Formats: sequence, structure tokens, C-alpha cells
Amino acid sequence: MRILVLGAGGVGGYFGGRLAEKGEDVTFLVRSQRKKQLEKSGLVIKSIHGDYSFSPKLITATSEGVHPFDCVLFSTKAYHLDQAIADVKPFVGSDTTVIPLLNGIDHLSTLQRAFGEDNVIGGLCFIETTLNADGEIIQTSPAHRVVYGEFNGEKTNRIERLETAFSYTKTSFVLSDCIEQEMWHKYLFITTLSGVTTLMRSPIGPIRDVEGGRTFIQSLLQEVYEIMVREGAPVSDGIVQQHMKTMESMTYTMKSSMQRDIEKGYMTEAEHLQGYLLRLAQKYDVKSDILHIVYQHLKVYEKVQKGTDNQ
Ligand SMILES: NC(=O)C1=CN([C@@H]2O[C@H](COP(=O)(O)OP(=O)(O)OC[C@H]3O[C@@H](n4cnc5c(N)ncnc54)[C@H](OP(=O)(O)O)[C@@H]3O)[C@@H](O)[C@H]2O)C=CC1
Ligand SMILES: CC(C)(CO)C(=O)C(=O)O
Repeated sequence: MRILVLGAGGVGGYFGGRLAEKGEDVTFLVRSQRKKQLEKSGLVIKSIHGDYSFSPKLITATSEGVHPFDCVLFSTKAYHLDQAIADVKPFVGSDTTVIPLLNGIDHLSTLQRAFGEDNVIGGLCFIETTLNADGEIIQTSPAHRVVYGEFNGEKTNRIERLETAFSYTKTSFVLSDCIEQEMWHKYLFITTLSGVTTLMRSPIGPIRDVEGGRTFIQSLLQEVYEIMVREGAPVSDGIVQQHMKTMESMTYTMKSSMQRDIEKGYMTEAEHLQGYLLRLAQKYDVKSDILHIVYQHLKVYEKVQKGTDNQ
């Protein structure tokens, strides 16, 4: 299977790298600066699951004579979505399967409009990776899981081919028959985790441990859950309690990728994650005071950064 990874950052670089390590035919679509860096130093993964570095196959938006790929792992930030869609279009054919690994939900309809509803399946990932100053992919906690599947839960021929390609890597690719629900559950989790860790400028441990911290986390989870219920999202009844348990079990030093981006002075996905939910809250008139504060804080951060944006 010919796999194209769109974006050789924390997520795409890691999972694409693990597939290449296994021997799959993986190509990365990159922009010019990243291309130079990868040509010079290779793609380097530093991980507790084993380091790996190699010279990746690279293309750019202007590469010619490249046939459409069988599968695209879409792993850019949401704020790069439109340009990334335009850049990858020449390499997507009628039989290409697009698997988005972004956090959130709003990108799904955009991708379906761009590539056709049937070409996009569901996807998400759990991992904590970031690029260091040398462009190396640094994994900072053990989780490394991609979840994917058809929206109707069927085990189609293309899913069987993907299963074969994704098996026996050092990371885990999990097939789901309820991917839409898993995506909303992850969305609930990340909106809350990124919200509290960016607002408090702290990893999860200290937030959890100060008086009122757990209540604050749970209140935000509850607010977001209620917005999702009003939207008719397929979220399960006990998901707030389940996510609280996960928040409890995470390592003390666990951060969100949005928080790491803020530490580097980068843009955030606030509009895509918290902003989208706030618009739903307004539409259905659902109480969303904490979400509002989280969002307002991120918008102020972005305004201050404007002009010094280094991405
Ligand atoms: N990192 C994490 O721990 C996790 C992140 N996620 C989610 O995954 C998604 C990706 O995050 P992450 O990997 O951290 O982000 P990164 O910023 O590390 O990587 C994104 C990559 O996309 C590249 N890119 C952007 N536009 C294009 C384009 N037009 N053509 C080619 N490459 C492009 C960027 O390249 P360039 O170098 O040129 O800017 C960058 O390398 C986000 O939605 C995030 O929320 C989900 C789970 C965990
Ligand atoms: C919570 C985590 C690390 C899980 O994958 C994540 O999705 C993020 O920080 O963006």
C-alpha cells in the first residue's frame, strides 16, 4: 500500500515513521523548510518505545509525476487545513482513502467536501509528541495509538487492506466500529485537557491537586458534554466520569499539544476546538461559562502573538 503522510510534525512524523520502520511504502508531503531539515538530518523519532531515524521519501505540493496514493494520513494543524487540502489534491485519486488524525470534528465536513464523502473515513490519535528545535520528534509519554474506521462501522475491503498495512508496527493502530463516537469522545477530552492546561499554564498534575482543581476539570467536561448532547452527538452517558478517571490516571507532568504550542509561541487550534463548541452552545443556548473563559483566554493569547507568529 502506498501511504502519503500529510505533515511530518509530531503526529504525522511519528506514526508515518513507525510505518516506514516496519517497511511500509511511506511518503511525506512537506513544505520547503521542513523538506530541507529532513533532507539534512533525516526524520528522527526519540521515544521510550525505541528511537528511530531514517531518510524519508519526500514530495512537495509542486512535485510532478507522482501518482495518487492509496491512503493519506492527514496530520496538519486545523488552521492549515485549507492550504493542505489544496496542496494534497493532486495526489488524491478516486480510490484514495483519507484518514484524518486531527483533534476536533469540524474538519470532517471540510475534508468530505474536498475529497468526497466516500473517500474520508474516521480517525484520531492518542500521543504526546512535539518537535524540538532540531525538528526531531520527541515523544513525552507512552501512549501512541491511532484509531480508525468506516463511519458505518463496516469492515470493508479498504479497511482490510489498511489493517494489513497497519499491523505489526511498534505503535498501535486500532480498528473501531464506532469511530464517530470515539472522535466525539476524544473531542470532549481534548477540549477540556487543552482548555485547563493552557488556562492554568500547568501540566495536569498540579491542576488536579490544588483545592477545587478536580471540580474545575469536571465542570468543564460537563459543560462540553451538554453542548455535544444538544448537538445530537453520539456521546455515551458515562463519558464524563470515564474521562475524569483518565484525567486522574495521567502522569503528573502530562501536557496537551496546545499547551506545548503556546510554550513555543505558536498559533493554537482554539477556533477549531473550543470556538466550534461555543458556537454550538450559543445556537442551543447551553450554559458555557467555563468554556467561554478558556476560549477568551486563547483568543487574547493569539492577539498578543499576532505579528510574532513563527509558523
Ligand atoms: N502532538 C500531539 O501530541 C497531538 C496532536 N494531535 C492533533 O494532531 C494534529 C497535528 O498536530 P501536530 O502533529 O502536533 O502538529 P505539528 O505542528 O507538529 O505538525 C503539523 C505539520 O503539518 C505540516 N503542514 C502544515 N501545512 C502543510 C502543508 N500544506 N503541506 C505539508 N505539510 C504541512 C507542518 O509543516 P511545517 O513544518 O511546514 O509547518 C507541520 O510539520 C492537530 O490537530 C493536533 O491537535 C492529536 C493528538 C496528539
Ligand atoms: C491529550 C493528547 C496528548 C492525547 O493524544 C492530545 O490529543 C493533545 O494534546 O493534543
